[in-house]
Amino acid sequence: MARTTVPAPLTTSGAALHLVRGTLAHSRAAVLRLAWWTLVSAAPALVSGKALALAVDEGFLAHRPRTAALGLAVFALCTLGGAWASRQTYPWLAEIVEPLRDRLLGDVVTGTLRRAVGRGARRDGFDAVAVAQLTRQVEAVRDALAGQLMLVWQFVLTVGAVVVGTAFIAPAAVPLVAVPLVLALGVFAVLAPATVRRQHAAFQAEETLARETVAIVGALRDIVATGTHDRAEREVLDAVRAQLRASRKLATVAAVRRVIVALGAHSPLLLVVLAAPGLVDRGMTPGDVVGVLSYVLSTLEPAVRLLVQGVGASWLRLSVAAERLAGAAHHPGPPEDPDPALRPADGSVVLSDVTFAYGPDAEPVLDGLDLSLAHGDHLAVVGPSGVGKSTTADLLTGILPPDRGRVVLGGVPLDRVARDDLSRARALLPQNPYVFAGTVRENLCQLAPGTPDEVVARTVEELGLGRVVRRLGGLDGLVDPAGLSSGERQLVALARVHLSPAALVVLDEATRHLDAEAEQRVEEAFRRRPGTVVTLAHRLALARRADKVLLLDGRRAWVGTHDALLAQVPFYADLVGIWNTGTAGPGDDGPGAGGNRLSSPDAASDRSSSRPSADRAP
Ligand SMILES: Nc1ncnc2c1ncn2[C@@H]1O[C@H](COP(=O)(O)OP(=O)(O)OP(=O)(O)O)[C@@H](O)[C@H]1O
Repeated sequence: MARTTVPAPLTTSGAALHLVRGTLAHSRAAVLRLAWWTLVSAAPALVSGKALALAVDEGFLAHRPRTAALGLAVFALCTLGGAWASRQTYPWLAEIVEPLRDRLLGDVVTGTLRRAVGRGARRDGFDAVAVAQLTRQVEAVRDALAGQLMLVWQFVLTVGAVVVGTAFIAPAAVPLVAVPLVLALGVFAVLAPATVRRQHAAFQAEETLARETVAIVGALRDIVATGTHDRAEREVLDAVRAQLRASRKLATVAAVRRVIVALGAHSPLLLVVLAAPGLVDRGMTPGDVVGVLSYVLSTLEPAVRLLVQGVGASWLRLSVAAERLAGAAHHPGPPEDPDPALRPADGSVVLSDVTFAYGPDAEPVLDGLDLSLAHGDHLAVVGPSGVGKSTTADLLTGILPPDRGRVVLGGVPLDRVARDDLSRARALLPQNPYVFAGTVRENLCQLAPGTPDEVVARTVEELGLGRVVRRLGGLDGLVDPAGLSSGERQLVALARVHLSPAALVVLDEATRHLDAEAEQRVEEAFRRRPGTVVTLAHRLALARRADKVLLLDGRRAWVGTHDALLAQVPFYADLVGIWNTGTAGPGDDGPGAGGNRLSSPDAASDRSSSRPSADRAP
């Protein structure tokens, strides 16, 4: 059953700590400015309690409404001043987190590109979806980090302001505020690792459940077919129960948080109220009591609540996103390849047990094909139309990877040859080649730039292309692809491949539009050129002149010389009989029409029905 694997669990907040430390170290100046403006934003809180105390004592209780109004106005100004100073912190916060975001994005894209390259770009492309998801993680890191910085700084400074303010107006009340606060912070610190662990566990259980569900839905057909629904159901239910357990544990964390807020912020309020008569007896004014209560209510309580509830949640987001980014961004690139890419030594070819089908449920086009060609061999591939000749050409040149078996070129399996080396080592020329608008030289030397003109000229004459090149105005003449006949375009492409360094040349009916004489000239030119040539033959003459013939009938394959196949394989003899009587195959519209085409559909009726295999005729 096809199942996705569950990745390793998230275990630590190390990545987040590393990120926070690195970011602060990177932006020291901005961190100092942020600290300064946070301090300024906390300063009005320091004065606000005293202003309220004055408004009560010197204003309301002394029946002086103006003084009361003045005290209240100072209180309001303090609040406004605090808001303005808070506003000044944001640009510096951005100075810290925005460069971090840019850095992370750069790392993530580089890491993802490296991974794509590491997969050799053989089948998978650049993972754009992964980059989009990681980009969202980067945004999450930026937001969570900004939240953490603000929360922690503001907490430290506003709580500092509350303690100093209380000490300023009512020193006797300081222990009533500070002791429970310190206790609450102690409990918070002690429980923090367990809290973060439980949050991670709940998050992870949720992800596991989602992954299990997706995997089972994806494999539903398989599960029904194999009758394993009981097991699949058990797996999903286990994941549901695990998530339930994790959520319950997380709920206790939420309850503990409430207790910490009650201890750190609500108990000082209660203590001050209860101790108020005694404090007044010891010389504190009612205004001072109101001032201390205002510190606790309007400044301390929100700060403690935000710290205890906010830090936990945003630290979780930060640590999860940071861990994922650490994995993506610092991808070391392609793993050290134990068996690095190799260059084919020559044009020898070995196919071992090569099997290929166009899709998992399709009949294989080739099944267990074995073939061996020495460097310099000329092979003709023949068989009825649709039997798999072009597919063989694609497998030989590494355009298609085999489903089973392997193709070795010049001693190196094709999947071990680097893409650039492969383009140099082999050339596949199709029936309708690409000729582009450019000079004749550019067209001819496309696969071998810088080839000396005399070499080009020799090839041009050898292939019988001289007349065409002269008509176009020599090597510097311009090619208009539409102004060339199909045969002329084929000759240009054949000359291009002839000039290339490819040790293996595969011609997929690449001379179909040439007459028999021109075709023979081309063939002779390729015989003089060092290297292996595989021709998908459409004429009897091509098969007769080849060193070896690979005969495909859709079920079996035979390899041998033309004469040996003729003598020993009735199917080949039938095929040759059809050519000799001049029966033409489909698409037989070239200049050589009537020249004994090999791809006759009639021959298919003579297919052998024995098990697919590669038979060898002597
Ligand atoms: N891209 C493809 N997807 C699915 N099936 C394909 C694909 N290309 C080829 N086939 C099928 O694979 C089989 C072999 O095709 P292939 O082109 O290799 O035969 P061929 O012998 O070269 O034919 P022809 O002589 O007509 O060019 C045929 O049945 C064809 O329909």
